[in-house]
Amino acid sequence: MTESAAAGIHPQSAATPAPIAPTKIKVRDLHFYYNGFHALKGISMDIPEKKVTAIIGPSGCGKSTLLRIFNRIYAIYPKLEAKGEIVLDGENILDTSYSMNRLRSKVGMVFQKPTPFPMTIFENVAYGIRHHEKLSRADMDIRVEQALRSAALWDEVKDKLKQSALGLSGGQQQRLCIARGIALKPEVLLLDEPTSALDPIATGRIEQLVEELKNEYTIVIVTHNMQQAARCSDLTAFMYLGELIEFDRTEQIFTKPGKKQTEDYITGRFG
Ligand SMILES: Nc1ncnc2c1ncn2[C@@H]1O[C@H](COP(=O)(O)OP(=O)(O)OP(=O)(O)O)[C@@H](O)[C@H]1O
Repeated sequence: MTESAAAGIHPQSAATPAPIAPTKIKVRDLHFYYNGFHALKGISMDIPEKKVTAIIGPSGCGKSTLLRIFNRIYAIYPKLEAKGEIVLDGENILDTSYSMNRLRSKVGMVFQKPTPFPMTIFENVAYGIRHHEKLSRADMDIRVEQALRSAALWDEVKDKLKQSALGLSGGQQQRLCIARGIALKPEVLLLDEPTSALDPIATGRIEQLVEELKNEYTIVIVTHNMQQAARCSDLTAFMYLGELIEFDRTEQIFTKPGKKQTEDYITGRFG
């Protein structure tokens, strides 16, 4: 028996929950179509709770498409269709009866480019909370502070909460976006290439933050940066042309991948 099979991880079938943690999101035979174009082909995987799962693969392989289905962003566009199941805590989120509001409160997302709102730093965090909850002024102050602390930004902004968020550096803006996501107390945090627009120091800060946040959140991160996947994830999924080629412990993927395509990609032979 291979080490992975012993660990309960079955690449491609992934029907058995990986025992490194209970399964938070169970993906089963997921297909996705952009106006008829078949972008995801029968993806099945178990994403473990309070761990970091990285999705890697060459440009156009479907990483962002997969990530975005986890909070059903596609549902706002016509002619996009998902088939299969994504079971979050026992319920299929692709089911139209699963409310968007509920999904957004459970699954937060941070995009590639920092996207602060043109508002004060405080309001950037408070804005989303107001949509979901009615808090007193004092409770809101506490919530905003907690979120900024969790995103490792509080010390840098505590004296300028009333200033525009657009005056922050790129790395600070990205941490503000993470604070905005955390403020809604989600259970899952989706990060779509969160450091691609940042310098190495700001990137290091975000990676350190991911390491800290995984104690509380299930994190799925799409990255082009293989060192980043190797540094900050527990499991890695390698995708190619809309298929999940291999899904295993990160250490295994980077030291002893099971498939030649994975090896070719991580050694830089293609992609
Ligand atoms: N809105 C869209 N309409 C039609 N096709 C799309 C759309 N968005 C993505 N695609 C196609 O779906 C496939 C997967 O795209 P996706 O953006 O998920 O790839 P990716 O792996 O995240 O790529 P990258 O690393 O370049 O961001 C690609 O072939 C892409 O051209």
